[in-house]
Amino acid sequence: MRRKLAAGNWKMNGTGAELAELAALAQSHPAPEGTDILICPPATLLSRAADTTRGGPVQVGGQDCHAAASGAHTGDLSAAMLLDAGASAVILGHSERRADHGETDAIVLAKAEAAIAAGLLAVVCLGETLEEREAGKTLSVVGTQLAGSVPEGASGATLVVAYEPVWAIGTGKVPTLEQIGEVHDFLRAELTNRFGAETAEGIRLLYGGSVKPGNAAEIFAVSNVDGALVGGASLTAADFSPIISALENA
Ligand SMILES: O=C[C@H](O)COP(=O)(O)O
Repeated sequence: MRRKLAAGNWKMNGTGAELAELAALAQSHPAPEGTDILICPPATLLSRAADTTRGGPVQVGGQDCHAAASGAHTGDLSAAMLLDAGASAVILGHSERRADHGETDAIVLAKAEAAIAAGLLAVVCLGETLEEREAGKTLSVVGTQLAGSVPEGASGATLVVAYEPVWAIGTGKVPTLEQIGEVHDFLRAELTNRFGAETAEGIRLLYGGSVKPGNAAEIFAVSNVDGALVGGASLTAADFSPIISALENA
């Protein structure tokens, strides 16, 4: 049985004052049932966030890492550095990284390999644009991204896949439950083809894109949805806590 995962991506939001939200989350969910909680704050807060949450139910993670272990890469962070700062996971290949920093599947793959080798859980993101959906290419796009971004030898202990339709991120637009289910079922089948049923069954599939307290429960009831990667609604405990509760009750 897969553990569920409520993951929050703070993106480029948050300063020290917002660490109080982590403490509030931990207090509201001291022992989340069958559910892991992960918050990925900006790198500037990672170490303090880890201190704030240490020993409690909230794990912290990074939002990106470099594929190299160290070296002349100004502004970048290695997977080992994230681990050292207290991270247990890292988001990779988010569509904002793919768009803003030209990250290809090959780059995401190299980062995922580095993250897993360092001992981090790799949360690999993929998803289609509106144009691709309207052209009927959703499954081929996400299938290509999955094949190109997910390392050989991945398993549920090292990999989470997040399906985030680009057009649903931060827009308030959400795919229909049928559309979410179609993609998640497809991703599970693709993982099964590649890794075999036993391994594929252990890999968690998250949905991301305008998940809010008001729509979380219905999304979590969709087949093969094991949790969510939440942006805006993960910034405050008041918004994220009901999403975690909906997942616990799913
Ligand atoms: O990583 C999170 C996603 O991009 C979703 O963001 P959102 O919940 O603000 O739409």
